[in-house]
Amino acid sequence: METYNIDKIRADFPILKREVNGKPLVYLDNGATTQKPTAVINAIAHYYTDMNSNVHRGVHYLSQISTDAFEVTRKKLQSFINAPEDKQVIITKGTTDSINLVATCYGRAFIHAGDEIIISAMEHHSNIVPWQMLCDEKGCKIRVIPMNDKGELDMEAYQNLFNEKTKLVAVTYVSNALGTINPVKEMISIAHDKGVVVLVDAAQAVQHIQVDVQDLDVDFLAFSGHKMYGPTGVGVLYGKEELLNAMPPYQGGGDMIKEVTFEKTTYNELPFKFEAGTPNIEAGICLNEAIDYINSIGLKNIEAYEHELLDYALEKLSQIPGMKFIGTADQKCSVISFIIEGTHPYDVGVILDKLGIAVRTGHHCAQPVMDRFGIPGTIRASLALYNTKEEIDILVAGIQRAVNMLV
Ligand SMILES: Cc1ncc(COP(=O)(O)O)c(CN[C@@H](CS)C(=O)O)c1O
Repeated sequence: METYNIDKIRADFPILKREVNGKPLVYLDNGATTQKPTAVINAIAHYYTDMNSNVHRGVHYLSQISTDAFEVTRKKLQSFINAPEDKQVIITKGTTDSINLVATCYGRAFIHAGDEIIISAMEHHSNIVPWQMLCDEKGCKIRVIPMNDKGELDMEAYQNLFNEKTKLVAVTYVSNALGTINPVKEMISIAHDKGVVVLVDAAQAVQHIQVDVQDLDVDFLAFSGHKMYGPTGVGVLYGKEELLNAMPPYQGGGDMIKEVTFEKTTYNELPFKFEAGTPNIEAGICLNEAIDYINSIGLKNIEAYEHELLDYALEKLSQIPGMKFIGTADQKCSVISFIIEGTHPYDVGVILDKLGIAVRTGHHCAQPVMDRFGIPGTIRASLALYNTKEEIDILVAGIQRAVNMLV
């Protein structure tokens, strides 16, 4: 790993200087959203002070520079995930929006009564509920890939779930509740051998590991800008061109049309067919700065640094009496979920907050995961490129204080 200048990196994130409850902020809720570097913050101000205009429509200068900047992000996203063409990068509101787009547009057109959709036992609600809504509408059925006690998918069970009615697999790349990295490339290959398309939820992946959609040969891939150091309200749906072209849009309005008459409307080409109305322009433009920031450090360097930090955290946390990790997969990144015997996650989280330490407690929008492990929820610390071993030490000391107060 090239020299990882953590002090310079932390200086790039103004919020990390602040205090919470009179203590230095220790932000360990990056699975929920990441903090933003100065470059992203300044870009938002710059957009509104020097560029603001609507995109894809105006003939005037400001509209042109805003449109150009928005499309620069699309091209940057194309190379970030190694998509063949930028028209396969649909700009959405985020992962949830992207998955709902596929469930609605691909689902309505190509999944029918009696068909089956395979999802995994570790999915986020946004990769469960849209498929349930589709099945309620179309009479299709969801099959679930079980996982073992370590939080790893049962690949033999996965293979056995396929039958002639299977039409789609939807699986998370990295579990937001467990940190498990799933073997999605292998899962895609198995599905393709049976003629089944695959959507990968990459919300917890793109900021931690290199995601290459051509290497994966994935059919759809979804992620959010705010989890990769960019603004909220912007995300991506990547799709194979032939699939996106075959799917009808589900939102009608401006930009997604070629010609509108009261008799008939023809739709625009990709990507605009799926981008009705005014997008979150500033978020779309400023996501470019977030990608540049990640690339300036290098995903490989980020992956190596975060992995070293994760190993350090697991080793230190394991020394706390009563510690029980939830999610102990051999392949993990960023997320540490745990419970402490004799305490409730919420109580520990509240005490940590009083100490300036931000973690998440509860089911993390993954209630079936908690059911599978027979617990109401966990304490989740989720790491990012700016966290440090000193912060882990503060977390460990904070947990020990909480345990002394609660047990
Ligand atoms: C795996 C996974 N898939 C989809 C989503 C939804 O992302 P949106 O940007 O909200 O659309 C998330 C967001 N998980 C946050 C909020 S619940 C967490 O604290 O874990 C996710 O982790």
